[in-house]
Amino acid sequence: MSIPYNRVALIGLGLIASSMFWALKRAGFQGQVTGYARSQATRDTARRLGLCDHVYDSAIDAVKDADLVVLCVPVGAMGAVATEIAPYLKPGCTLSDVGSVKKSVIEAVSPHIPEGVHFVPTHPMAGTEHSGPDSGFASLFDNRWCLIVPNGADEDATRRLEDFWHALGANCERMEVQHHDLVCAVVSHIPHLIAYTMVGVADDLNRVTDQEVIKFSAAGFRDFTRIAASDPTMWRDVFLTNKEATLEILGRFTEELFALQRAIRTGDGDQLFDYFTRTRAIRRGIIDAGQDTDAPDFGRGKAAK
Ligand SMILES: NC(=O)c1ccc[n+]([C@@H]2O[C@H](COP(=O)([O-])OP(=O)(O)OC[C@H]3O[C@@H](n4cnc5c(N)ncnc54)[C@H](O)[C@@H]3O)[C@@H](O)[C@H]2O)c1
Ligand SMILES: O=C(O)C(=O)C[C@]1(C(=O)O)C=C[C@@H](O)C=C1
Repeated sequence: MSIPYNRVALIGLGLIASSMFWALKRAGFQGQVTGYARSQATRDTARRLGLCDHVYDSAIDAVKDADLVVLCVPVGAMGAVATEIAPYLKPGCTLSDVGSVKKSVIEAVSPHIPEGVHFVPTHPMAGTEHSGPDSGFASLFDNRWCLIVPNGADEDATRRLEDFWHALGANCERMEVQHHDLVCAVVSHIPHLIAYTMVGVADDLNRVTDQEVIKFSAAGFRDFTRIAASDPTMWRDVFLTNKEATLEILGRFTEELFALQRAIRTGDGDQLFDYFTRTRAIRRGIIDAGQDTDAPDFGRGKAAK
């Protein structure tokens, strides 16, 4: 699969950018990858790891002459970074982002895009609870969806970006902005909020804290703790910027929760059984579709570098 760019700039060198870099290397990318991260410590780590062909001390230097610039910073930082680099983007280049929320990123970034630069937002539906430049691995995007939200962008630029993501191992699906934010509230944002809450509740209960959480937790609670270990900055920004959709889904979630609470109180076993049967079928459907992510080294798989 050929990659339709000569020079790719990654801004924000964390899990997603470092995985993109290793996936580009694995795909045999012959062009240049430049990078920038805000903190000196991250830039030093990136250089030590050999992340990017050149790590710059300024975002402006990193994006000059790039054919594709990908913003890989927390959602709340996208607007400020776009403002800074916009005047230095090469005419005709593609600017993209990997943010977990799309409406707020588009609103924050679009006003700064110069004429002739194609802004094509994306969102790879792949990640782990780890963050930072040393957390990435080449196979992160394999067989995962990358949602493309063209929002009226140029068709050729959009197709080139889809080819790029295919080369990184992902499957692409186009989506409308509001729909994206609602779908992600359901499949990603609220599940994270529930995991954060469940771990917080366990921590509040003295009886199950400390050794007991570790000693007696089997797979179920451990899965919650894995998710609840995700980056606080990233997830704070997700909830602050996807307010409408997350509140909508949270409302529906609490309604269902109250219905189940009532079934437990009234001893309505049929309702509980039917509900759990329905949800089990959903899990089995995911596995049958080949989208189970429980690979043995998921989240730790550096071997693929
Ligand atoms: N982690 C996931 O599971 C996942 C999955 C898909 C998309 N995303 C999205 O990808 C983006 C990056 O996430 P990540 O998991 O790679 O995060 P990360 O924390 O691993 O990396 C983020 C990087 O951005 C840098 N940064 C933060 N603020 C900055 C600023 N103002 N200017 C420049 N650099 C800045 C950080 O120093 C860090 O290097 C986020 O928008 C997130 O919503 C994350
Ligand atoms: O697998 C995980 O650990 C993730 O949290 C990845 C995950 C998700 O919720 O599926 C998290 C945020 C993203 O924007 C996309 C993917």
